[in-house]
Amino acid sequence: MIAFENVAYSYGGGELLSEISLKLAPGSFHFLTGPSGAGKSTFLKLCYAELLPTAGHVTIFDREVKGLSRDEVADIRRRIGVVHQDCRFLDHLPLAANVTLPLTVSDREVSNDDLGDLLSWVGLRHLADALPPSLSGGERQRAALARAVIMDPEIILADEPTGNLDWDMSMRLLQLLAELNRMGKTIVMATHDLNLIRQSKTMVAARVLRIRNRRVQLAGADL
Ligand SMILES: Nc1ncnc2c1ncn2[C@@H]1O[C@H](COP(=O)(O)OP(=O)(O)OP(=O)(O)O)[C@@H](O)[C@H]1O
Repeated sequence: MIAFENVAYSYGGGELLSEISLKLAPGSFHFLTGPSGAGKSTFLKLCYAELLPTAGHVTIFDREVKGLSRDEVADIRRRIGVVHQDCRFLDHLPLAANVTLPLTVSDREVSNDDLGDLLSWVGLRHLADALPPSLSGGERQRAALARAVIMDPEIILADEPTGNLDWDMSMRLLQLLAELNRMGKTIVMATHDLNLIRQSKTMVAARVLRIRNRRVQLAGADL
């Protein structure tokens, strides 16, 4: 689904990520871990062609991202749901309208039943009319997840979705991602929380990618 071949990325100084070669198979679940500033968000941005590699090749859905037109990148992005670290919303629009925004901008619609089901799934149906500033951190993250999945993407990339959440809410969010994975979605979740990764074993058969010394590698049992 996503393949990196000898990829490097630099924001202009030295290389932040180097010599990355890996494949994310359809239906896989990967955690992405590493210290703050290691390049987790950068790696995810390479996975949805927000950034282009400064060396090497990134292939998404069998398409090499370098050289794609803007429309082709947009096509790829429609098949990938992203939960951003800071989950921004339009504060003047109710939660339901924020969640359906990706459909609205691509001129598509969702039935009230389907939207209701989606909001129930993330436990936010009762807050459909609430404005984003009144939501808690956990509610915002679940709303961001609902917004990321409303286009029925094949891949979901979540950037520290549990960053500011307490343990119970982190587990709830992880459970939602595990359910999406069981439905066949390919998931990458960035987190620095090794406890959460250890705890996930009962929910999902996940592999762990670790960023260390600019490389992204599969972690072993020493995690
Ligand atoms: N647009 C940018 N221009 C220049 N440097 C950047 C840019 N974005 C990120 N960086 C730098 O690249 C490094 C990696 O950032 P990135 O956000 O990918 O790390 P991260 O592992 O996700 O960190 P965190 O866990 O703190 O979110 C950091 O040193 C950051 O300051």
